[in-house]
Amino acid sequence: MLKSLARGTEMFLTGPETGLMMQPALRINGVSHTFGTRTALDRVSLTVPAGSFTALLGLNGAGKTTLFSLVTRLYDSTSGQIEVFGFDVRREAPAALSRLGIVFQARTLDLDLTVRQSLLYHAALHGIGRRQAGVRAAEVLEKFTLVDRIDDKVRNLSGGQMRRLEIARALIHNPALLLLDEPTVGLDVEARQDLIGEVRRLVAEGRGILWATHLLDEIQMSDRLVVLHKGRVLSEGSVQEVLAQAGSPDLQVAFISLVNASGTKAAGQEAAE
Ligand SMILES: Nc1ncnc2c1ncn2[C@@H]1O[C@H](COP(=O)(O)OP(=O)(O)OP(=O)(O)O)[C@@H](O)[C@H]1O
Repeated sequence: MLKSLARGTEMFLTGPETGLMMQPALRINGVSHTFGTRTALDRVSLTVPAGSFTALLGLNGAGKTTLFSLVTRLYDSTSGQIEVFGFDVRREAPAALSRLGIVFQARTLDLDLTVRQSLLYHAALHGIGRRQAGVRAAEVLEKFTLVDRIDDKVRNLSGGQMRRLEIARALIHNPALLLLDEPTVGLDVEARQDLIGEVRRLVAEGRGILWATHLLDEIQMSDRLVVLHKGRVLSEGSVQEVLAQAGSPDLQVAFISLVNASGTKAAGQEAAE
């Protein structure tokens, strides 16, 4: 499952570093964030175990993107603690950030580059030498069935192919944790199914996945689930545990029940009042 192939003096990794797997891929403890008077996250704690598919389920405005921005240090977290494989994102930023890949909700591709150029450029940003970058690019394109598009301009890809390229690019430095913020937005049913299947296969390689979504049908019974609502974690655990906490075997009913039970002022409401 976790393989490393030694070729001459170079090491090419096809799965994440094995030594990391004792630590959770992501541990968030007591993190809050405000925009002016608006509280976007209120003492959020959650864990993404190494090698797990963890769904972060929340409606619009739940705080999913804000959380991703804090993990990737786009925003600075001033309260609580965020660790990637035990490395604190503030105090040990290079060690933490080099072990995570991110796909943001909004597309961030340069349409004038070719697929190959996109990948090699990002590999260079991560300090990966040209030869190893070529090997990694071939690997990630294979995983996301884009090999035959390698010399096409990004602007000529379909929406689903662009998304797959973004994920391939996020894996170019072989991170053991991948964060995806509502990656299926704008994709048709078939492209959605293909994408989620390809990402689930990354779990089998030992990667931890945090998949933010508001779509219940993207969650499987074998997943870990975190329910985020108006900046607060309402439930966390296996899907079975979340259903048991909510008292319903149906995920939609359980979700609504958790939201209703969260009752009074959730984060973000204060400013609206
Ligand atoms: N830059 C900002 N300035 C002010 N408020 C913001 C900013 N970014 C987010 N917010 C607010 O913070 C809260 C959480 O927003 P966030 O975008 O993190 O939620 P989300 O779960 O990602 O929602 P969506 O699914 O719609 O993307 C919302 O109330 C939002 O209006």
